This record gives sequence, C-alpha cells and structure tokens, in this order.
Amino acid sequence: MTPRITLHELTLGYEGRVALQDVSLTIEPGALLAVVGPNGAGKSTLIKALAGLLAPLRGRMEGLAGARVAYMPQQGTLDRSFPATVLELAALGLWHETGALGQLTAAQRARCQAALVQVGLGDLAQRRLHELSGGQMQRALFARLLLQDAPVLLLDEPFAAMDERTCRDLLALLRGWQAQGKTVLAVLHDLAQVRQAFTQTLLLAGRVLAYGPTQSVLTPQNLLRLRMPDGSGEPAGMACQGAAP
Ligand SMILES: Nc1ncnc2c1ncn2[C@@H]1O[C@H](COP(=O)(O)OP(=O)(O)OP(=O)(O)O)[C@@H](O)[C@H]1O
Repeated sequence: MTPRITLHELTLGYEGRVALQDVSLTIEPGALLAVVGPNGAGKSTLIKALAGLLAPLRGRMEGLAGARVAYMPQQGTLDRSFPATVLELAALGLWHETGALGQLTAAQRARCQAALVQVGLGDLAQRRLHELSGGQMQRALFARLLLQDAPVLLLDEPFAAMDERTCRDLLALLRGWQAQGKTVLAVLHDLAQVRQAFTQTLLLAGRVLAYGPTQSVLTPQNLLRLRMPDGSGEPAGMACQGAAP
C-alpha cells in the first residue's frame, strides 16, 4: 500500500543550522516527482529526511511511519572498494526477506539474476563493484531497487553521468514503478529530462519555490529567479553544476 506523504512545516538542517525551511506539502500515492534546484538548495537533505536518515529540526512528516522506503544515495557517496560482486549488491535489495546476514535461497538468487538481466547486467553478476563503469554501477543500484520492491522510492541524482541509452532504460523502470502505483521522487538536474518524464516537480532553494505540475513549476520566471538554465539551449546565467551531460 503506497502512503500519502504529508510534510508539515518541516525544517531540516545539520547541527542546528537550517538547510531547508518550512516545507508544507502533500505527495499523493503514485506521484512521479522531480526534485529540482541549484546546488545547496536542500534537495538531498529532503530526500535523506524522507528516508529516515535525518531527523527534522522542526515540523513533522506524516505517512512514512512503518512504510517501506527504498533510498538510492548519490553514487559519489558510495564506497566501491567494498569487495562485493554485482549480484551481492543487488541481493541487498532482498534484505527485508533475508535479514542482515541471510543466505540466499536458490529462488532468491534466481530473482537477483532476473533483476540484473532486467537492467542489462545479466552477464556481469560476478563482477566486483570496483570493476564497473559509472553507468553499470547505476544499473546495479537499480537492480537492488527492483528487488526492494518498496512502495516509495527516493532517488538522489539517479541519472548523473549516464549515457543517453542508460538514462532511457532507467527512466522506463521509473515509469514502470509509477504504473504499479509506487511513489517515485528523484533529484534531477537535467530539466529537459524532468519536462519529458516527470509529471510533478518540486522546486527548492532553501525553501519551496514552487510545487505542482511540471509545466507550471518550470516556468521561465521561476528559473530566472534561480538563474537556472531552462533546458531550451538558451544561455544561462549559471550552469546547473552536477548536471547530467
Ligand atoms: N552532512 C552535512 N553537514 C552539514 N551541512 C550539510 C551536510 N549536508 C549538506 N549540508 C548543507 O546543507 C545545505 C543543503 O545541502 P544539500 O546536499 O541538501 O543540497 P542539494 O540541493 O542536494 O545540492 P547539490 O545539487 O549540490 O547536490 C548546503 O548548504 C550544504 O552545505
């Protein structure tokens, strides 16, 4: 069952210093929501709070208690020197079934392999993580999400450094999840991609600047206020750092 998530005057930060303030909004079940804003806007901070990794400084969140939430952090924050294989990484998605030290049954192993095939990594199941390209690693993380099968998915820059084909394949997975009634939130920098694939957008800059249907949020006026490129190829005041190429 996918929950309705409501945020009430949520203020987030670190060691008492505010990063994102007074967020009040509702995310309907089955939303496909892009979280957009310049560097330091509080996008990752919000995702971490929704994932239960950061306690609010003020305000509260409703709907997430007891809900299964899958969280994909920015790839740069992951330690790839850990001596695991691609299949072992994907299998972490079954943690809710196996427990922390659980051995995989033959059926679970087959499901992991099937998830790897689905993301195009069927031949790389025994590869070590440090041997993967950035795009292959991202696909492996998506296989883990597939196995987690959670009703709420929180993805922090899932398409950073992806080639076009990988982006397309992984976007199709996101759409499939939405079609199943899951809620998908993704931090994105590529506004053309947001316009093309995401029905709802949350625009942040230390607070909520706009929230709603993508075309009414990503207006020239809103983007100009943030000096963000508008995705039309027009010159921008400030490049959106960290953007997917
Ligand atoms: N672990 C942390 N400790 C202290 N301050 C932090 C921490 N993480 C983020 N911040 C601060 O919180 C603010 C929001 O950061 P956040 O990572 O949420 O931004 P973002 O919108 O995701 O940016 P980017 O597009 O650069 O990833 C920034 O001012 C940042 O310096």
